[in-house]
Amino acid sequence: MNAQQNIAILGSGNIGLSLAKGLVAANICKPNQVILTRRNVAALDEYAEQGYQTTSVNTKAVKKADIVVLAVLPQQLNKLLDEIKPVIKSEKQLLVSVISGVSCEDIRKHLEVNVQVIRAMPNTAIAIGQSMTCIATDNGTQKNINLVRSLFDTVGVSIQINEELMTSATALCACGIAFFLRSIRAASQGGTEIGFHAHDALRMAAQTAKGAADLLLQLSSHPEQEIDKVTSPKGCTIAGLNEMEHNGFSSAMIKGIKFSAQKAGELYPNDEA
Ligand SMILES: NC(=O)C1=CN([C@@H]2O[C@H](COP(=O)(O)OP(=O)(O)OC[C@H]3O[C@@H](n4cnc5c(N)ncnc54)[C@H](O)[C@@H]3O)[C@@H](O)[C@H]2O)C=CC1
Ligand SMILES: O=C(O)[C@@H]1CCC=N1
Repeated sequence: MNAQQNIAILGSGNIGLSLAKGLVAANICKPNQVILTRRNVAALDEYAEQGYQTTSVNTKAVKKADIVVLAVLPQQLNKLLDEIKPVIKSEKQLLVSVISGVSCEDIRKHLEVNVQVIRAMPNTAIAIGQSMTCIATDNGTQKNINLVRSLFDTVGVSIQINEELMTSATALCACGIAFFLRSIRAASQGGTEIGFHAHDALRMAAQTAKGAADLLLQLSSHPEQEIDKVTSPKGCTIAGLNEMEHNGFSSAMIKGIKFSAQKAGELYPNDEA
């Protein structure tokens, strides 16, 4: 983004604010180039104090923006699109939607404007520059895809995928943050039961999980290859691992991800009352 460009984030909740913080922390833009909207604008006061533009009027934000990020819940989207429809100009704005289960075509159909729409599925680790973000579009130009990817690459890692796979990406990567966090939490609870204070157990479990992920990412190796190095014959690792598998560890994760992906595909339309 250049210094003249503005980005509007419509719906500044968990992911919208994580994105804003990530972009500013990565020096992609200054806080005053980010226009945050929320129905209850007072909830954004601390951001206004940091120099972000804040408003509850989405049309005002859209008019000033080159990139418009849609970041409301799926059931809040139709109302938002009705509101901004009069000010969306296909030749001016690029729409970026982080909303689960809503296609680029769904958005254009509702707006009745042939605007470019690019979908991005980040996760909350975007706030610390560690997101896994999947990008897809059905009509975005390569130039704009590159632009959106360059934004998300500064706050993590991005890949471009087919739009049909976006609900799967939601489950694996966006919801995935919660799945891995719950795994770490469970490990720490086990750690407390075998003798560590809760805060130590959590830190130890989190650093161990980070090490495991980095072994795969830095060495490009397969999990089983790394697991084989830990499991001594007749040892305690294989004993623990097999006990977990007897209790459905891998199966629970696989089934959860499949269920989550199915649910992601059913989120829209389901307008808020
Ligand atoms: N939370 C996450 O980790 C991720 C969420 N997403 C998607 O991002 C979207 C937002 O999710 P969250 O941030 O978790 O929800 P959230 O509920 O925290 O944020 C939505 C925000 O939009 C505001 N809002 C609703 N209608 C509005 C309107 N008309 N004008 C302005 N603001 C409005 C709400 O007050 C709320 O602050 C969802 O569609 C979700 O599927 C995508 C990837 C990850
Ligand atoms: O739970 C949800 O529906 C959203 C989408 C991905 C992460 N959070």
